Amino acid sequence: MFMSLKEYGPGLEGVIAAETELSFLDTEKEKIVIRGYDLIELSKTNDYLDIVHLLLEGELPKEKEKEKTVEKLKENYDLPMEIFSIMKLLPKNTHPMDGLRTGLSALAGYDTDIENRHLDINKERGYRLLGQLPTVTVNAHRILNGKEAILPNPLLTYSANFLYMITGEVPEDWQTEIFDRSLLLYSEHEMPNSTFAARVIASTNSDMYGALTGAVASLKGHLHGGANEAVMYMLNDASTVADFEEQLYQKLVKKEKVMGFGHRVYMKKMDPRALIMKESLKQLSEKDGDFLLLEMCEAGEKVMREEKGLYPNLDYYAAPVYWKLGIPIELYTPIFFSARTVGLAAHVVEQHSNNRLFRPRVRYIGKDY
Ligand SMILES: CC(=O)SCCNC(=O)CCNC(=O)[C@H](O)C(C)(C)COP(=O)(O)OP(=O)(O)OC[C@H]1O[C@@H](n2cnc3c(N)ncnc32)[C@H](O)[C@@H]1OP(=O)(O)O
Ligand SMILES: O=C([O-])CC(=O)C(=O)O
Repeated sequence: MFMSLKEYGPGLEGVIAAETELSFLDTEKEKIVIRGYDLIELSKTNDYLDIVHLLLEGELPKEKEKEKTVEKLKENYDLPMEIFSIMKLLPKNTHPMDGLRTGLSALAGYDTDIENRHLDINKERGYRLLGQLPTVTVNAHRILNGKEAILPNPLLTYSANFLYMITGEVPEDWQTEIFDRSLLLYSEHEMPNSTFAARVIASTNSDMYGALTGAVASLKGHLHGGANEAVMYMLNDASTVADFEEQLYQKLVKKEKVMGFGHRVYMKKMDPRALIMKESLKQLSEKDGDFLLLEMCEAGEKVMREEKGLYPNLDYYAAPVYWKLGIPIELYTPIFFSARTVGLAAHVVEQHSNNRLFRPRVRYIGKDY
């Protein structure tokens, strides 16, 4: 079937770019569908590693399968030490997201079977990257800040270890639970720009490392994953609720985009993931007795709803949650990427399993010829 070359919407809005069994944003039923399950419901009963299994294997894990997933990820924690040496060569003003991009890209050279696109090999590659990515992510930040690399602690759960490497302290169970839920919410989201980028790259039969490296670059942008860091800088620029409201009004007067609001798919409703993350912020505020960030965020929601009819996306509430967990701001987007690695790997596996090269056309608006 061939579409008319005249049909064009800037930003490919509404265009169906791929068929997938992985996920779908059903805006009518208000569900984020992940292989037939509702992600929001899963966030109440399941953890990140369940979603990892669901995405890569097609179903939720039984107890024994879960144990196997846990072990498989731990077996893959080891990282070639040269990755740290490469990071040490980067200029110190490199953003950790670029450090992560470089580290991930360098891992390609250590894959001795890199040209093999067989389904099982590709899935194993996905698990290996999931095992390695938290260490790459955290150390990109540590090394660029002149600190020694930190190694994973295999005695901890996947998410507890990730948080331990970030803060240097073994987290309490409730902290791990909140962090794990954030990873789950970030795990997969249909066809955002980064997933599209990964699938476009994979469609040339290029490898998973290249596809994911391209996705890091995409996710870094403020219109996408980079928004979570931008939200926290914005919140930190205000010291009272009134300050924050004023900041937002000023941005709107100047016709600036307010980070953490709006979404191509949920333009007229709140991102359902943001609601869950807001609950985590409430939980954290009750724990430390400090409600200022929550009050600022709620006031911001009201301003944006009344002035622009816009609602928060996941990044708006992820930012203050990560702040209260003691996570450095420059790690917010790299953590988003690390969590999304499973979704991206599953998309690359799917693309390689049933591939056709992406090669769209343009509407020519140049000089006459
Ligand atoms: C997890 C994620 O990656 S979620 C996305 C994270 N990104 C952000 O939070 C960045 C801020 N948000 C935005 O820039 C946008 O809402 C996007 C990029 C997410 C979606 O963009 P699009 O679907 O292309 O919408 P577009 O940018 O065309 O906006 C439509 C209208 O809403 C306005 N608008 C959209 N988002 C915002 C915003 N955050 N602040 C102010 N105005 C906005 C636009 O100015 C535009 O208004 P106009 O028609 O008067 O010019
Ligand atoms: O779906 C999108 O366009 C962006 C997003 O929310 C995500 O990647 O989680």
